[in-house]
Amino acid sequence: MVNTESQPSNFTGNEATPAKITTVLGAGAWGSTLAAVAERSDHHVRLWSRRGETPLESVIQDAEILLSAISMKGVKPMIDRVKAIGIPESTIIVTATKGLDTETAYTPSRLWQEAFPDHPIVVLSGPNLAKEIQNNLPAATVMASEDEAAAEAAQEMFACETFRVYINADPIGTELGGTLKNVIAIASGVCDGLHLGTNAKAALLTRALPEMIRIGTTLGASSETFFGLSGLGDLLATCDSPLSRNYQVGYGLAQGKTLEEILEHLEGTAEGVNTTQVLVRLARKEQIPVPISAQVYRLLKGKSTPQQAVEALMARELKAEFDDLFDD
Ligand SMILES: NC(=O)C1=CN([C@@H]2O[C@H](COP(=O)(O)OP(=O)(O)OC[C@H]3O[C@@H](n4cnc5c(N)ncnc54)[C@H](O)[C@@H]3O)[C@@H](O)[C@H]2O)C=CC1
Ligand SMILES: O=C(CO)COP(=O)(O)O
Repeated sequence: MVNTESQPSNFTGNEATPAKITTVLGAGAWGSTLAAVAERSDHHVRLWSRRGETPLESVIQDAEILLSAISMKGVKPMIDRVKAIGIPESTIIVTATKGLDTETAYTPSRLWQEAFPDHPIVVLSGPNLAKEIQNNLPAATVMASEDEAAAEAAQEMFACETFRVYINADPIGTELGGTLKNVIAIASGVCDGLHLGTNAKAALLTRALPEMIRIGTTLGASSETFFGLSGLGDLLATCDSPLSRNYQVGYGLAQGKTLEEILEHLEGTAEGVNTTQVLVRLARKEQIPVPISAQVYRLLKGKSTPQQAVEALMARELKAEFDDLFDD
């Protein structure tokens, strides 16, 4: 059973067998899918929507796991509301948002952690196109936390026959993999929209990975994490699927549509649009080379055409494939 924004009544699953209580905040595509996944594992699940009638305080105070699947723009307001109500220190907070805060460039997990310093925080991220999971197709994901017991509790809560959940101890790397690949998914949509071929796509995704790693490691992530499900895995899924909203943005731009036209007809949120602005600002400040993201930025700002962006990437100064190739 999947609740959607257009059917805002909050549902409660498995009333008769209250194992552990999970409350999912945000009944958009991802929140409603995750609530349905947790239900498959026979847990007691509540899906809360700001458009529903259930008061927030009635669903968060006794939840063992509080999962936020709110789009980035709503994360800070949501944190303020939860903080004002208060939750027990034992509540595990899981964040499934893939974005960066415009003002601070913080990831959602950092925002949650600063507001709830004594709570275990877990990041959920992986190659997880909601529509496929809704259709019961097999998928895998990662629950990452510095608190191993919390990651295991979240793993147990969401794992089922069709949803395989791994844990890891690098929440920031796990979160940034899922966030930064949205920018590359826009570039990938452009690549396919311009029919540049398989070689171009392979080159784009392969060169995108070190770009993501450069940003990630500057922010404290482990480079290894980017070769896992939440990095390379999500890059492959999102950059090769018309189901991805970020990919759709790039594809539309390649067809000559304006960003405004694309966003007007887009179903749901394309976080990559905002993430690109935040990422490029951060890269400039830290002097991190991000050639692909910089071209996506120019494209979104209307400063170059898709064709010009491709030409600019191909015309870059020739260099060694790996920065440290001729060191020593
Ligand atoms: N749809 C997908 O396949 C996946 C999405 N994600 C991530 O999950 C997040 C949500 O994505 P979707 O569900 O697809 O987006 P969506 O646009 O379908 O839903 C966003 C949800 O956030 C809620 N929201 C926004 N501002 C709010 C506020 N101030 N207070 C309370 N609720 C607020 C909306 O009401 C809605 O329920 C994004 O960061 C996205 O990158 C992650 C993995 C898969
Ligand atoms: O993060 C996702 C898949 O893992 C969803 O991608 P989009 O937000 O581009 O639809």
